Amino acid sequence: MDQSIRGDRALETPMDRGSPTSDRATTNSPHFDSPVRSPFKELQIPVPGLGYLSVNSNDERIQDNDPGQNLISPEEICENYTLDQGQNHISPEEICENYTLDQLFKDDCFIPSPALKSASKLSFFGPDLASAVQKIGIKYNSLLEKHQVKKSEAEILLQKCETLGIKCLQECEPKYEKLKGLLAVEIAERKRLYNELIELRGNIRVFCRCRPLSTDEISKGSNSVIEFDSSKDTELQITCADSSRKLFKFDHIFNPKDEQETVFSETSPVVKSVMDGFNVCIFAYGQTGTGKTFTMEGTPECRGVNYRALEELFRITNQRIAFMRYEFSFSMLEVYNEKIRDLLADTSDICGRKLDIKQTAEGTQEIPGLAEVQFCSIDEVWELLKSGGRHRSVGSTNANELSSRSHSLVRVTVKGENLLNGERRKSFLWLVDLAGSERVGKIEAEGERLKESQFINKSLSSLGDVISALASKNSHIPYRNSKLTHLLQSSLGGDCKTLMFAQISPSLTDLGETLCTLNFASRVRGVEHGPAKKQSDPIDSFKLKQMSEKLRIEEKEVSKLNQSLQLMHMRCASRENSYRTLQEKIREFEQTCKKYQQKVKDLENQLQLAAPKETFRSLRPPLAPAKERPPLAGLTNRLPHFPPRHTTAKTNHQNKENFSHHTIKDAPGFPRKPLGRARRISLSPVICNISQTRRRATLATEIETLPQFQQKQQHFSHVAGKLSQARRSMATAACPPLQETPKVQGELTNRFNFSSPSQPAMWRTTRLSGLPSPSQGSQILSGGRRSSAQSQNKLCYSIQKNVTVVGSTRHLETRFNEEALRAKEIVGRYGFAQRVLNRNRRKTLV
Ligand SMILES: Nc1ncnc2c1ncn2[C@@H]1O[C@H](COP(=O)(O)OP(=O)(O)OP(=O)(O)O)[C@@H](O)[C@H]1O
Repeated sequence: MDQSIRGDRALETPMDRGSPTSDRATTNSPHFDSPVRSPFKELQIPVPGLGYLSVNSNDERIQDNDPGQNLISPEEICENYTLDQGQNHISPEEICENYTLDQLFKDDCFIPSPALKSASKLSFFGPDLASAVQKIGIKYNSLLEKHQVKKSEAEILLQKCETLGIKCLQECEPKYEKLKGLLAVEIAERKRLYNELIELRGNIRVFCRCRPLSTDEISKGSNSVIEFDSSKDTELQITCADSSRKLFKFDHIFNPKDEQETVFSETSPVVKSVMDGFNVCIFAYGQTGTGKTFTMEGTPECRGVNYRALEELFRITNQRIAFMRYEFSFSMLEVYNEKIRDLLADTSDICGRKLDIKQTAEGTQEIPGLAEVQFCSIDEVWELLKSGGRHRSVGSTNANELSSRSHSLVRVTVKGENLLNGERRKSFLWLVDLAGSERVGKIEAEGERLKESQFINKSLSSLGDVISALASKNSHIPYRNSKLTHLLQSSLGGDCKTLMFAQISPSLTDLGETLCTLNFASRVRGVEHGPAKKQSDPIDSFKLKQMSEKLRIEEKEVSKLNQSLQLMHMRCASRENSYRTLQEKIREFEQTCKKYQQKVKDLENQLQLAAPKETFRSLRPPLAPAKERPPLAGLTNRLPHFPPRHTTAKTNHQNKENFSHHTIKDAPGFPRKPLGRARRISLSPVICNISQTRRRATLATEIETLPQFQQKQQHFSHVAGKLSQARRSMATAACPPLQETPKVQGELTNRFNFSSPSQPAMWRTTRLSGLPSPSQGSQILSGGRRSSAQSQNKLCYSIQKNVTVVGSTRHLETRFNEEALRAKEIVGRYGFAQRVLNRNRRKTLV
């Protein structure tokens, strides 16, 4: 569009004017102060290639200001214009609805609508278009005003936000700083604890992995000499040639079925340490063809420790992204015939360039000239691993077709920066696939292979020496005896973490090598380093010895205490058990007693009903006048007392505590006032009647005829028999045989502490001997001997006691509650003692 022919601001491009929200839009955009006149004077509608539409302010009609040039092309107006086809005029309403001024001023806004296209010969000089443009102006003005209002509102809001933001920042900054500090402390603490955990597990960990029998071995009928116990993943047994068995223990044992993933899940905690700033070395050791390369490198389908470890580094990086920044670099080298080769160098350089180990100022080992590649993703590193692996020296032996003839070492340098406190760390992760230990004779090596084997064995033997020296805490560790140990110097001692995979073959033919590997691995497992290094000072070691002695003694004590505690627990449990059983029994016993009480009552009632009242009444002597009789205060809770033979009926009644009001009210001359309920289960009427009968026996023979008497006698014998039977059952129920614990039984028996007779044995005898047999009953009725009276007395007494027993179960419960509490208290005391001992021990250790 030709800008030069635009006469005023209405014709500026949107770029010139800016968007309606910009400042320029406010100043340069046409602003219609009056929606009718002034703006339209100046308004010109650009029609590219044709000219302009201008608005005449007087007649408000759109005119062709240059009709000779055919300025107007309806196609250029707007896509949204519609035309009143009948009059060939644009409807102003349509313009207002669909057309914005913004569109109007856009260069590319005049997209011809089909309607406009078809109306190419239209005249636009009608009043409709003028009013349409006018309305657009109005709409624009209102929009502009709204925009300005909104803009000023937005500005106010922005200001508010700014002030709020500043306020927030001021308020939150100290909090943020504080939280940052706390987080840093937490991170340090986590790191310390994690390291402690690794150290507790051992800074050198040894895993053993057994490969499956190869197809070749299976076809030769070879059997596995290694036994794995699925319940114990730290032990394996080997059946030797002489059928003897050897047991080996390691930190973890992987059987042939274990997958790469399982192997790495045990390895990952050690890998994690490198992210905390510790040097880590993971190496695979073992006979040729036992799966060292398989474990470390793996295959594309079953990736090994190398790939997974690097993946883990990225995983941890993402986890700690908020407060840590990590950088990784990767180097890959091999030690071949005691020469260091850079596996990432160009093929021509690999053999030609001589690399050597230099010690840095910080005491670490460096290899000047070794390629170090930075990587940011796992894919990059996988490519590096593959390319390095391709350059590795492999050769065919009769033990392994693709035997590694060198020690391959991957070094990952981890540089970490703590974003919270700016702390920086640098640590190394070494992933080492050692060449196979082998018997030169066995693999029938010769020439180059023999030379390789000799170098391999020499460096492996140096590794063994270093480990032995570390194990025996020698002051001198022969790291420099081989390139391998020299390179790994900073990762085979100090506070670094070392993980060894002892790779073994299950085949009988490899038994000798397997035993060698396992013995070597056991030696490595015995190495203590890390915190133990500090203890090399003789004074310290003396102190340590003393402490360990103390610890040993305390441990013994603790184990003793533990034992007694366990014993106490057991006792407590058994007591609680017996207590529960006894409670059960007491409950049962209570119920049975209630039942028998009821029965006794029933029997008493029966006895009363069946008693020959008439006879008794007639035989009973008349009562003395009321004044002469003693007051009823004589009623007590005491056991019934039988008067001597010469006592009169009057005094006899006075002394009875449980006599029935039946008897009294029936007695002639006795006041007919009821005496209230007896306070114990009343057998006294029975006793009273029986004793009276006994005392009046001689009279009875005089008054009654013999057949009548015999009939009554039989009836009484029957009732007395029932009573005695009830008593016996009650006695059995009341005192069931307590066989659970003899002690408890004794205690229980002793608890039945009655006023008389005091001894349980005596009481028991009394109960048994006191049972009136039917014959005794007849004796009683026939006014027999004195012993019969005593028996009745005992009978009454015994029932009362049994009834009293029911009331005394509370004592039993309380007693057992006390016992249980006492047992618990003792257990508590032992626990406390143990805690104190443990605390003292910890203090001593500190
Ligand atoms: N756990 C395993 N599961 C399946 N196959 C295994 C396992 N371990 C080893 N193998 C197989 O055994 C063969 C020898 O393994 P590898 O080459 O890893 O042994 P190596 O110890 O590295 O031998 P060298 O010391 O000669 O390099 C390979 O074919 C490998 O796939």
